[in-house]
Amino acid sequence: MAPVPSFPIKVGHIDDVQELRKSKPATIPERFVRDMAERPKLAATLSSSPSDIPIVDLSKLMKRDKDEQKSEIMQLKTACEEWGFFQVVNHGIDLNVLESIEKVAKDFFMLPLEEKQKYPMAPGTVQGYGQAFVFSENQKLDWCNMFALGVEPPFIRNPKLWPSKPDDFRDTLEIYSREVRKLCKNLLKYIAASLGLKGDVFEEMFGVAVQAVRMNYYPPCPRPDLVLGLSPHSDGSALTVLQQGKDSSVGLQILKDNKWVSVQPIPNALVINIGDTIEVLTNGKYKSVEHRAVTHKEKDRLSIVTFYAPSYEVELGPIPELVDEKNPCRYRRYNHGEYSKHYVTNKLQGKKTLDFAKMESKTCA
Ligand SMILES: COC(=O)C(/C=C/C1=C(C)CCCC1(C)C)=C/O[C@H]1C=C(C)C(=O)O1
Ligand SMILES: O=C(O)CCC(=O)C(=O)O
Ligand SMILES: [Fe+2]
Repeated sequence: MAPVPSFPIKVGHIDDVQELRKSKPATIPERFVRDMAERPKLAATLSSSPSDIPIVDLSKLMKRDKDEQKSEIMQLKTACEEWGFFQVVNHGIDLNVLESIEKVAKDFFMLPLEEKQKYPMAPGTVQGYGQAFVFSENQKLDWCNMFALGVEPPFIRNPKLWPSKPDDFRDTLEIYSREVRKLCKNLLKYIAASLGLKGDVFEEMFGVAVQAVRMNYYPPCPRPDLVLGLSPHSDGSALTVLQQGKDSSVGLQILKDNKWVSVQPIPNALVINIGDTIEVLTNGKYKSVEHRAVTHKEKDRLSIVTFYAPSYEVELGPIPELVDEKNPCRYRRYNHGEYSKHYVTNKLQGKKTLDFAKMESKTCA
């Protein structure tokens, strides 16, 4: 079942933030100004310096030498248990591929508005150019332009939304997505091993995995203290792969021990995070962590994000091996298509979206 909303939506006028910046307004429009409690602390006043989220070396995970491999699997396990985020190095994706996707994404966002608007994200949907997750006129807006496309399996694609400019966009996205898909499969194998499970457990369970890409462009903002680039949320995917633009400002923040900490980009590394689906499958042993993006006064920022998730047909719930007396069942069984629909028909709301899967009684069905 494909995730589409089935209710009428009135979102009012949504300013395009790149155009807004060009017009240099004296004040930030009210719809972007966050309530006090939500406003970000600027880097200079953050209680902690940018975080050193764990680093995982894929080439070590793939080592034949079992001791070396084991120690990297332990590093992966700690990253998943304590952070829900890590940066992967030596991931095997050619630098040219990373550079090419960054170039076409940037080139796309730099096109005139009329060109980008040929691929509009209809209100309440998640594919195309615009702002996703806006469902009402009084909802606060993010200081971000998004361009999102379903990639795999082919039936989730909307070919009308694949842009003809820049002319190498489509081929570049195909190549990039193939490489990122391999990386996700590989990482899931080692994540399974880190849980003491068979390497192919996720692959077997997921069927033909759903894969989507979202490109986020955050123009500089004259008042970064008042707005958010992207509202706090956890990802609905199993795994998310995030590539940060080379000369971009630092902008990704994760909620660690109740504090927002910034993720310092490592050149050519990819940021990986655990999505809601892995939280459910591991019965909460590995949690999806809330994150957000903040903006910068002078610098822009680009991120290219891949969501990797099970097929819509898959019924899932906590893996029996991860449920016992000490770890009672925390989530019910559900259909992933239903969860996808629930996710894309609600605003980004921290971890609240995952309430969908929380158990009322204490026994797994
Ligand atoms: C703007 O889009 C998202 O943030 C998003 C949506 C992804 C999708 C598409 C762009 C096309 C159709 C499939 C899908 C819903 C995955 C986030 O994706 C998360 C949310 C869920 C659920 C998920 O699997 O990834
Ligand atoms: O731009 C970022 O760093 C965050 C992007 C993100 O969390 C998302 O697209 O889900
Ligand atoms: Fe995210």
